[in-house]
Amino acid sequence: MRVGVIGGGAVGLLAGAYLGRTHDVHMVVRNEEQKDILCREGIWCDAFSAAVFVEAHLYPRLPRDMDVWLVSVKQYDLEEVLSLPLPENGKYLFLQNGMSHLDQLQSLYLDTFAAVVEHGALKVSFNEVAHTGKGRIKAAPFTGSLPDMEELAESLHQEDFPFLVHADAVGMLSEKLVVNAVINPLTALFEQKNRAVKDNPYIRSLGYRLCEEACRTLSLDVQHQWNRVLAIAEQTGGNQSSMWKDLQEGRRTEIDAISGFILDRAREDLPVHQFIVEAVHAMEYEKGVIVDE
Ligand SMILES: NC(=O)C1=CN([C@@H]2O[C@H](COP(=O)(O)OP(=O)(O)OC[C@H]3O[C@@H](n4cnc5c(N)ncnc54)[C@H](OP(=O)(O)O)[C@@H]3O)[C@@H](O)[C@H]2O)C=CC1
Ligand SMILES: CC(C)(CO)C(=O)C(=O)O
Repeated sequence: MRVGVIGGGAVGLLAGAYLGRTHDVHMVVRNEEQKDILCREGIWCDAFSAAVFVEAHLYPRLPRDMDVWLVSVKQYDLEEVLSLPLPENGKYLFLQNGMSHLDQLQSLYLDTFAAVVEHGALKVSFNEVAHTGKGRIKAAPFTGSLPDMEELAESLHQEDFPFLVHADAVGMLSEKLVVNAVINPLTALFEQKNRAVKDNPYIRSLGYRLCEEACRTLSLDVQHQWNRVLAIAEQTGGNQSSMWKDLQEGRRTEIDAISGFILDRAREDLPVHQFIVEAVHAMEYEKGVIVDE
């Protein structure tokens, strides 16, 4: 298949490397130096002993006739990508954490699919990626159809890079949203690895309150979701969450697409979420990532 990947960050490079072994992968990046090195040297992933060769293009030049597009930019960069006249022939799989993209996808004329990435990936350089946690990509139809999703997943699935079909995009993303709304901001603010959400009694107590607020808003069972949060905090215990990593590297976080989305949907005050969103923005401000509005 011809696979387009928009965004050569951690997830884009990881997907490009795994899929590039058997598919014709085209990376779309916004930095000329990155485009050149990808074309010249391919992608180096620590899971393989050799580079995986791909083609690369400079945004906004999109290659034609892709069977599928994997969109792997951060939530806050989606609006710009979606403002392009995106080719209509092809399926679009969105790999973002958070849920604020769904409203934007609803109004598109494209066949869209949503995914939850359970892998851990770290961009090491323009063309090097570390696969820090082996997982799966769960994908569900959004404006696209379930049969198309099944066909797509079957084509993309590899034993060491599994794709799993889920029927309900909103349900699937909501459950991941709760995990990210609890683990990401707390680990970022307290500069702790994910395990702290389970092991530190004070962080755990804050985590439970975040989980409760999120579940009330999303109509999910609190105890079930809390058990999932604790299990993921344990499974990924040694990881730095993406939000902590973003702050550490002076990048903007996805707090608005995660906790901000929950606040937007809430029918009541959510004091812990309100605090947490402002606290993360305060950290972004200190890092010079956002300026006062
Ligand atoms: N990393 C992980 O382990 C996981 C990530 N996710 C989710 O996946 C999504 C992507 O995350 P991740 O890969 O880590 O993020 P990164 O910041 O590493 O990568 C995003 C990439 O998108 C690029 N980009 C932004 N705008 C454009 C554009 N207009 N054209 C081309 N490229 C563009 C950025 O370019 P530039 O480098 O020039 O800024 C950057 O390389 C996020 O929503 C994240 O929450 C989910 C689970 C795990
Ligand atoms: C599940 C978790 C918390 C793993 O680190 C994650 O998705 C993230 O860091 O963004």
